Amino acid sequence: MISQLIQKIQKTKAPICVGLDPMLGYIPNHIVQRAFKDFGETMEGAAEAVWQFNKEIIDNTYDLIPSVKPQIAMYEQFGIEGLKIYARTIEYCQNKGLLVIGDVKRGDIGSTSSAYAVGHIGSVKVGSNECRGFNTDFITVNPYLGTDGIKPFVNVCNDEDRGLFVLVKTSNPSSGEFQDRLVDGRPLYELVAEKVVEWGEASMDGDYSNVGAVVGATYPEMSKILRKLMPKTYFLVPGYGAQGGTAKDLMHCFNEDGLGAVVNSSRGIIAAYKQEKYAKFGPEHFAEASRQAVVDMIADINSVL
Ligand SMILES: O=c1ccn([C@@H]2O[C@H](COP(=O)(O)O)[C@@H](O)[C@H]2O)c(=O)[nH]1
Repeated sequence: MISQLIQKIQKTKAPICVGLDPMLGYIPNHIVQRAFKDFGETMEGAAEAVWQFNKEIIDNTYDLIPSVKPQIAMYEQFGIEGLKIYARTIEYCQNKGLLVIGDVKRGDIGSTSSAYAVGHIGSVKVGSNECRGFNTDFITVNPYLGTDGIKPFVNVCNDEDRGLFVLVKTSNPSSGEFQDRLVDGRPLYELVAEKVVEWGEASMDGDYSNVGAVVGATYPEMSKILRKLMPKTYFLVPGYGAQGGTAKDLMHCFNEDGLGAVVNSSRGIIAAYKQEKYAKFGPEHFAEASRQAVVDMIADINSVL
């Protein structure tokens, strides 16, 4: 699966994913009002607004990008109706030729991780049928429970040719509270990185492993160390844009071949029309503002590669 992502990155010259994190507050009023008129001020109404918003953004950006990253929390807040739109968004993106990284951050004891794995990247047996739940190409996973919590995901990846991104050094301000703690004289994120390499050894797909790592753009010095520790691990890099990460901060996430990382921006793209820089588009043309923000992001990142 990682080789497919690399091919799409090479074709588009865009090592990015668009984060589909649709909070209602980012959705222009004309879309929300139309959805409320049709479905009322209900979970269905909210979910319809999310769908219309996503669809317009995807339609206006899919030809420029290799991948998207829907954040499941933004859909879960609208209950079952939101999850239906999460599934519909995944299918729609894949039909447009995009790879989909489900940002679900799952991980539990082994038996429960197995169920999460089949639900998101595998298939579940229902009588004589093999049924797919969310059918994402990659998902994010949380390594806090250790090897038995991660192995079920790796096994499904290997069986189904899917991919993972394991949280190693996250982009948020408090990420150091646990992740930077010294264990036997070394920060915990380094030990997790070594485990990610080990977990991914039997999942090579070309030059890189299907078991990748989440490494925040907001900690460039750490990404430099992590790049060296994990030369064959693809990085999913959140934190660019709205969280303050810049192109310069991303340099160390990439290998010398210009590969090795896919950079996410969510609010910076989907809510671009709210930024002064893109205000001329206005809420009616929000998706064109997103397209311009994608063009600018690609140029910005390529300027440091
Ligand atoms: O370390 C992490 C891991 C995941 N995320 C997720 O990425 C996006 C970032 O959104 P922006 O609007 O571009 O800030 C969001 O879905 C986070 O949950 C992260 O930010 N950091």
